Amino acid sequence: MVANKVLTLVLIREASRVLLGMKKRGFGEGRWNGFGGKVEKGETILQGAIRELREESGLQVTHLDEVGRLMFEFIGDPQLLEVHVFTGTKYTGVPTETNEMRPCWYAVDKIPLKEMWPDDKYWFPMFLKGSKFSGYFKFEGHNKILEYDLKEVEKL
Ligand SMILES: CCc1c(NC2CC2)nc(N)nc1N1CCCCC1
Repeated sequence: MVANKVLTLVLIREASRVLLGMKKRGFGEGRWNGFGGKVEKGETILQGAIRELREESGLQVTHLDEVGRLMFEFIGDPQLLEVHVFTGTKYTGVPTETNEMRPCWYAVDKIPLKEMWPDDKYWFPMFLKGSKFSGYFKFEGHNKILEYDLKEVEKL
């Protein structure tokens, strides 16, 4: 029995635009995404989210709201990925390119879904509406969704 791998994903939002980063290497390279990654020993999931945001974008936040929980299964891999999605609107700093990510603001009606992870096209609209969501995606490789279920929830 392999424990879930806990990951974070942070989407910083202003009135009509969302900050995304182009992943320059590693897992998800070549795709736009929020900022995030692994949660380290000794930190909470929220602390991990705040840390990854700072490391990958240069932005500092004191508060994030958890808005989504996504589980991912990859055929042939016993390790499930458990992604905690956060959003925030109050930050300090300016979006800065790092060796991991190239940040860019996208208008909410111009989110580059075709250049993002395939699951995003299902839950991003819920995020933009301000809903909370909970979902499960079964992938074959990194591009093919075999099954999924996704629902808006009152409480995570
Ligand atoms: C769990 C991977 C993943 C994903 N989809 C699954 C791979 C099929 N979608 C989106 N948006 N972000 C993802 N990560 C957010 C946390 C850091 C690693 C990438």
